[in-house]
Amino acid sequence: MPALELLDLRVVVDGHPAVDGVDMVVGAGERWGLIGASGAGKSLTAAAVAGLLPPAAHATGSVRVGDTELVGAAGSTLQRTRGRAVTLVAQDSATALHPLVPVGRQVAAPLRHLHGLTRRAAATRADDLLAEVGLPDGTARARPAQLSGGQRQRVALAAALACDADLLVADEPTAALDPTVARDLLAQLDRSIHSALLLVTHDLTALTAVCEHVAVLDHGRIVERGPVATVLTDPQHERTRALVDAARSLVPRTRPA
Ligand SMILES: Nc1ncnc2c1ncn2[C@@H]1O[C@H](COP(=O)(O)OP(=O)(O)OP(=O)(O)O)[C@@H](O)[C@H]1O
Repeated sequence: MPALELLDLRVVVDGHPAVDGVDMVVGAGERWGLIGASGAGKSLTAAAVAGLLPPAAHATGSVRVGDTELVGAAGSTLQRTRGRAVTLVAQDSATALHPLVPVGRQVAAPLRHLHGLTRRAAATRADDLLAEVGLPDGTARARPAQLSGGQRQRVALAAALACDADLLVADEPTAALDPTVARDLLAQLDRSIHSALLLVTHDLTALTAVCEHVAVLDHGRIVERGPVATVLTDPQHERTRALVDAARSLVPRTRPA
């Protein structure tokens, strides 16, 4: 069974068709990137997959995560699916983490509530996960404000890994980080993830670091898809060419003598 199947997904926000008929299949364990210009509909697609569309958005079509249909699903179904079948790492984890709760307890929470671990077993596993994502001993006791942005994103990644869902959705997980910290976090993601992945990014370096496949979104529609190496070296659609050219143009300017 695929980890994710989108069939004619449409998302209308304030009367505007922001996602306009997306078909996509992510096989079990596959890593897909979703790229596109600002406003193309990437985040709304990711939110639909994670069962987290904003109230103003109305989705039609089909979003199947494992064997669960999310479009039109009851709140209880969405709640049961989140964490178990799909989990999200968002752009700004500071908003996802509770400011007053030590991060170890926040990583332990899904282990207790989704996987039924005892408090002690969950705390031990949370320590292991925090170490696995490269955080130093003792991080579990820290509150989010005591950590750097990069460390908080690692905590968010550890919490997502704790869910052990079949599909991880990561929406620009490195957008708020400086390039060195971002590169480390992507390397960590690459090492730690064993499930299927949908990575939303505008950063082609991030895409190539983690994903095997890519879909290009333009005005709410997928205009090109395929293996990352093929799409980036031989882009067929003008939107893909524009994204690739923009990334290539980041060459230092040399001053005329
Ligand atoms: N909560 C919302 N209310 C109203 N309009 C929204 C909302 N969320 C998104 N939109 C609109 O839907 C369109 C798609 O937005 P989306 O955030 O999915 O784009 P994106 O491709 O992720 O862009 P970016 O790369 O800039 O994050 C945009 O025109 C945006 O303004």
